[in-house]
Amino acid sequence: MLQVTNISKKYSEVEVLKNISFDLQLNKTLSVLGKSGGGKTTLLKIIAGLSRQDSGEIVFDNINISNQEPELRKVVYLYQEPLLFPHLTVRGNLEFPLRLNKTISKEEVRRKAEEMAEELGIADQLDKHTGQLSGGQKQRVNFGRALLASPRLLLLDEPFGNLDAQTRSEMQTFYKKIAVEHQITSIFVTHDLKEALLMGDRYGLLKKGALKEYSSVSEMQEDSVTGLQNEINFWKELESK
Ligand SMILES: Nc1ncnc2c1ncn2[C@@H]1O[C@H](COP(=O)(O)OP(=O)(O)OP(=O)(O)O)[C@@H](O)[C@H]1O
Repeated sequence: MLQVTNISKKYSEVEVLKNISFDLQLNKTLSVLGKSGGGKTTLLKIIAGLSRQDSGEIVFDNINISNQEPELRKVVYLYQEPLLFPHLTVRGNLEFPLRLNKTISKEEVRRKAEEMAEELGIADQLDKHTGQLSGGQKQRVNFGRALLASPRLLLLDEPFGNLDAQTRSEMQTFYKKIAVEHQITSIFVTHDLKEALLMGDRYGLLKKGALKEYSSVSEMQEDSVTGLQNEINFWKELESK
């Protein structure tokens, strides 16, 4: 469905991405693990069309979108800080993408937004303004609004990075559930090893601008640079203390 081939990007002579290539299949999530400053956001922005690659190609549903404007790409980019419309209620935010589609009646817009709020567990928050919500609730609205836009691809840039540990864990479980239900295809970037393992069907490590792919957790464990074996050793040692 998505083929990224030899994407490179420099910022003033510093090579942030070096010949990045990978394929992503329908209904799958690729987790990309990488340290801060490793180029994760740059990669997502290039795929979303918000930044331009120096070289390389992006093919999406057999169409070369390498130079296509972002609004034509059917891709939604979600950032860790939910960019909700502050002047609208939760209902207004959820209804927004549906209203852009003039073929959907007002009643249907309302019904779909309410169904989504129910699914997100925020049906009782519909009439609140977004400034009155907790971080986790805001991120739920953000997901709901993105899903109602029916994107072909979701790009998730540390979406739970600003949440406390417990809410983050709840959101990870919640995301796994909606990813299956809505058959989401996504790229999930994070600097958190556990989150990368939980969210992905496949895994990538972005290090010094190069992406290395792993098709299973055991492959990641075998490669010491991922840090997975170290993490496992740490917990084992703790257990035997
Ligand atoms: N517009 C820009 N102009 C110049 N340099 C940039 C620009 N955007 C990013 N960079 C640099 O490119 C490198 C990669 O940044 P990027 O935001 O992609 O990393 P990241 O892996 O997403 O980091 P983080 O996890 O901290 O968000 C960094 O060194 C950053 O300073």
